[in-house]
Amino acid sequence: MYKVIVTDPISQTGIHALTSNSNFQVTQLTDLSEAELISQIPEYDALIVRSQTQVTRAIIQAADQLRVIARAGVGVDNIDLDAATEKGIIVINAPSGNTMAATEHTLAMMLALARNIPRAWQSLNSGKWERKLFKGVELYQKTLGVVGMGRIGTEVAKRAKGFDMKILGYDPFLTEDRAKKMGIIKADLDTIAREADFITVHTPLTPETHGLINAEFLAKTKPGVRFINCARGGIINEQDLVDAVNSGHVAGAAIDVFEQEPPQNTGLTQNPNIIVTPHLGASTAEAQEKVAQSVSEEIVSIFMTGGVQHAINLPRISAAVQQKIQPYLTLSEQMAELLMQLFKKAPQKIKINYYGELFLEDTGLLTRQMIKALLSYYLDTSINIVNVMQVLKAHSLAYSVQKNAAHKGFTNFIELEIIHDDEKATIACTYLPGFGGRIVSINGYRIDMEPERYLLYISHADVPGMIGNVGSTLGQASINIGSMYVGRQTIGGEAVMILTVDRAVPEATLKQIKDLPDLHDAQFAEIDMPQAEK
Ligand SMILES: NC(=O)C1=CN([C@@H]2O[C@H](COP(=O)(O)OP(=O)(O)OC[C@H]3O[C@@H](n4cnc5c(N)ncnc54)[C@H](O)[C@@H]3O)[C@@H](O)[C@H]2O)C=CC1
Ligand SMILES: O=C(O)C(=O)COP(=O)(O)O
Repeated sequence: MYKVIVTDPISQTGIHALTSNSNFQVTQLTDLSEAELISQIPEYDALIVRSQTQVTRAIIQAADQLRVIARAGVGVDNIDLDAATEKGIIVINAPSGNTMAATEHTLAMMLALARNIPRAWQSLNSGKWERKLFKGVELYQKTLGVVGMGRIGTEVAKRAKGFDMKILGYDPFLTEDRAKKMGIIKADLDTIAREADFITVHTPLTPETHGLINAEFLAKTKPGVRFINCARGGIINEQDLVDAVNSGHVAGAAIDVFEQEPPQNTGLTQNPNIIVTPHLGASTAEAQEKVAQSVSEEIVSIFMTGGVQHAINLPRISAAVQQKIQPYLTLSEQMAELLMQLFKKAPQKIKINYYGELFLEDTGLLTRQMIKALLSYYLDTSINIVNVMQVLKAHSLAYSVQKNAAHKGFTNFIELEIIHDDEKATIACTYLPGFGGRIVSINGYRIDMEPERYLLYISHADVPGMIGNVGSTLGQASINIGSMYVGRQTIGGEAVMILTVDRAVPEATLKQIKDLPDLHDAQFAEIDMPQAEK
């Protein structure tokens, strides 16, 4: 049973995937202090938050069981990502569930700002009829600067075009070609400052975007410009904005997000020319259901099959790529586990080669999976695919990954080599649709072996009677042989025998096998099998 704690308000329909699954137990506890969450967190396997819970290093350090932190939304600036990665905790988000909600809120804010709707409502609500006071401006034929042309920025731009606005887009990833296709103009920040009548920001909050819009930028803007921030507090420096509004240079601003939430700066929240909402960008019934559903389904997938789709601290892979590499995830891990048990030396160098169809795929996750399996043999078990590259670096281990379109006799083929001083060991696998995964070579011997839990790897002289001797020794110990693969380098030379057996081979039986004449070495290996196959 996996225990999930939800610490911010979340859609109940959205988390059905978790609440209806008997493998999960969901607890909802909102408004916890840091100390309260620190005391609760050790017993949980997954944590779901929105923007309110600050997932600090102290909380993460106390989280002994935690495997996943899920953000039911986009921004993960409330989560200490470094601490999570170091601890091997996967951080996921729900990147697209609230795009439309945030987009529409941005447009609502821009229109409300242009037409003074909040103040006009307040005035009429208090019994006044002040039509002259609230003359607004039109969006029609005005210039809108969009800083950050990701999911939300793009959708805002599309809709603003419907108002016949001229759009200037700024984003390091925006190409001329994409801008042209969208009917917008690719611009730099200075151009936006000089030309825009409205400026809306849609970047994440990062050290680079923190204070991106500051006094220096504001000084370059057109008098009468209006700002909208439905992304993150701090992208626009709050005090610089208040000063520019109070000086009359900036006509107004619409702010949904604050550097500190709830906000303390009354210059911002009680300013007649600044309209504010309490971080409502994602607060629609539809968005909340979608983000909760997205993270819930992904948590189920992570715990039940290992499938991760929206990890922030893992290589990004699309659902299509995930589907393609899925068959290799367990296979490559089993292969690395087996190799390590046969080699029994800490790898100094790791070489991974991908051949055939995998040449085109993003194999980062497979690489991590194999390196994790190799390193876990000697290092402690808290290594996982999230922190494995940090562990590799910390131990100054070299690794290389090569890809080759050549097929090597199989449509796809993964080869793993580990090196320690002058010694090396290699293993390779393939996946045959309809048949499953196969280990196809060990240390240069060609085999065709379906991975099984218990294995014996025997090296011996190529002389008659070896198979019979090993078989009868195992038989005397009541150990049934499932399959056997033999290979040799030359007739009468060095040979290997790989057997899958139905149960673990005890030390005493292994010693009897090792004592057989002409037998050079025998090693027993046990690899982890997915639950259903155990
Ligand atoms: N108010 C609310 O309730 C909500 C706020 N958000 C916030 O909106 C923001 C954007 O979300 P999405 O569009 O979904 O993210 P996204 O990841 O699709 O887009 C962000 C874009 O910002 C760009 N960017 C990064 N650094 C930049 C820089 N220095 N200058 C210009 N562009 C830069 C990136 O290249 C990317 O295209 C996030 O901060 C998110 O947290 C999202 C949903 C709801
Ligand atoms: O998704 C985001 O980045 C948001 O800012 C939404 O925040 P919320 O989930 O409403 O607390």
